[in-house]
Amino acid sequence: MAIDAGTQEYDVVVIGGGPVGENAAQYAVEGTGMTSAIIERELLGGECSYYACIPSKALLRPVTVADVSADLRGVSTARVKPKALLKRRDYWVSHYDDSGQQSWAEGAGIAVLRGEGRLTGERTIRVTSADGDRTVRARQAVVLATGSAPRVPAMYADVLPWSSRDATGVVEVPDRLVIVGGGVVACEAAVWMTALGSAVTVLARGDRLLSRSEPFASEAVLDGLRRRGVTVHLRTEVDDVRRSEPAATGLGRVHGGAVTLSTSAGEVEADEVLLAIGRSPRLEDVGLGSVGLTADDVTSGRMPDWLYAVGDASGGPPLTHWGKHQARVVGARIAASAAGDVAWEPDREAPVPQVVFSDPEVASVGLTEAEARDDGHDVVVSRVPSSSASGTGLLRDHVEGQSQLVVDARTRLLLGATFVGPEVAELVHAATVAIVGDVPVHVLRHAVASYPTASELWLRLLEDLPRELRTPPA
Ligand SMILES: Cc1cc2nc3c(=O)[nH]c(=O)nc-3n(C[C@H](O)[C@H](O)[C@H](O)COP(=O)(O)OP(=O)(O)OC[C@H]3O[C@@H](n4cnc5c(N)ncnc54)[C@H](O)[C@@H]3O)c2cc1C
Ligand SMILES: NC(=O)c1ccc[n+]([C@@H]2O[C@H](COP(=O)([O-])OP(=O)(O)OC[C@H]3O[C@@H](n4cnc5c(N)ncnc54)[C@H](O)[C@@H]3O)[C@@H](O)[C@H]2O)c1
Repeated sequence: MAIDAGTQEYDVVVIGGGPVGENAAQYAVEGTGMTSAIIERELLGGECSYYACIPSKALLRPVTVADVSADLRGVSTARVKPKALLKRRDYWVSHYDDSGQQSWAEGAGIAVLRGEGRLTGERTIRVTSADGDRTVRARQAVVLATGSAPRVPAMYADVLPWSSRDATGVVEVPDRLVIVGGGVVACEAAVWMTALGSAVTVLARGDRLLSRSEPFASEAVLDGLRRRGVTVHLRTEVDDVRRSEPAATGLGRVHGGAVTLSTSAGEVEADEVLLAIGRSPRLEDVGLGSVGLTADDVTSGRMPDWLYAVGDASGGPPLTHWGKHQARVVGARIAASAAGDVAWEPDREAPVPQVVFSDPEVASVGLTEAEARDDGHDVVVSRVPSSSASGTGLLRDHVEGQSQLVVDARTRLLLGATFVGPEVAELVHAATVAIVGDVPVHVLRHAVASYPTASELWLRLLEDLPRELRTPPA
């Protein structure tokens, strides 16, 4: 193809500068002498840094600390101060200013091209911005890292519901907030919005919250949310939604008058409705047709050798750490291929960990018990109260929740683990290491945890397994 004088060339061009695109641009060229560019149309750092992971966790941590202080003899009870909490969020999203990320990219030698990127042919991208259009060409590879967009069924479009962006960017706290959906966003947002003063109602159409988690984890979160005053309706479908005077008032502000939802559990009225019913890879407007591809081709991995998709855009688990892992793998593949080499990779994909920072926390990795049985494993399960180690028991006066290991009885390898309770987020990485490293449970018993730390819960779990699993298979 002829390159016009205005065309810029880089070895690797990444469309989308979220955490995943940033990692791909970095790992593909690091130590190689190649060049890379990121095309970003909004804020460098993406959804995660400004509208998702970071603001939600910045809002949740003080709520957790207040909860701990309310259940710990020896300290006075801390209270959440809504204004100060929102200021903390503003600090953590850098007041929606991405100059820090821009400096990081420049420091890493990555060019940042502001504008909307769209494929126009093989290895060629049109970048459109207020300053005009330009063409960028990739000598080696193009990486799609355009993230995902929240699902908004047509029925909701006219009432201008809140998306998770409004919930994490909350400025005006609605007196009554209805959350539609029973997944991760719903279970986390219900906690911080209640702490800010909203009366929260969750409408979930399934028969439990967090339907991809172990049922005992779903139960614990249902109890936890109800205990803090959240109304939860399970098995509830929304048939219709109306709003008086919808208004595009801006991020985190109430978007108009009262909202009325007709549901299978009756009419529900609120001041705002947060739609949290999942997200779809953002692949509609990236010019896939120009290279003969569809979104389905991308999410099922049917792509030419110069094109890659990572992060939420890939259709894989929509989690920052998973996307960043994909970016490291793809980055190594691109770098190796440019050198006429093949990158080393383990022979199977890593298990996906996830922490839901709700009340209580749920941290899990690998297969649930049901998934392991469906996969045909001969499954052994150990489950203990999360309070059963001194280190976990000391965390609060009342430690709720249970924790579980799912083990293959034949190989004695860990297939999955779920921890439910206070501060369990840090317990799950040991399970990830054990799965990735193929450490059988009889060996894992010899990984001694310090007394009295929360990690001793591992010993309780391993001792709860049948005694014959304490030695290698005969
Ligand atoms: C409320 C909430 C909380 C979350 N909390 C967590 C958490 O605690 N832990 C966790 O692991 N995950 C969490 N997630 C999921 C996490 O946010 C995503 O998995 C992560 O942001 C995906 O990163 P990404 O780089 O693939 O996409 P994104 O972060 O969405 O970034 C994509 C970027 O591409 C840009 N872009 C899109 N199209 C174009 C185009 N055509 N041209 C130029 N630029 C474009 C966008 O502007 C954006 O900056 C949360 C999600 C939500 C909604
Ligand atoms: N701590 C974290 O890691 C974290 C936090 C927030 C979000 N996330 C990521 O963001 C993604 C999006 O979160 P989410 O909560 O929007 O999605 P989700 O997939 O976790 O949950 C979606 C919920 O909406 C329900 N639903 C789906 N379609 C519906 C419809 N038409 N009407 C009513 N209900 C419907 C589902 O039954 C489910 O309860 C998650 O998959 C998660 O990976 C991660």
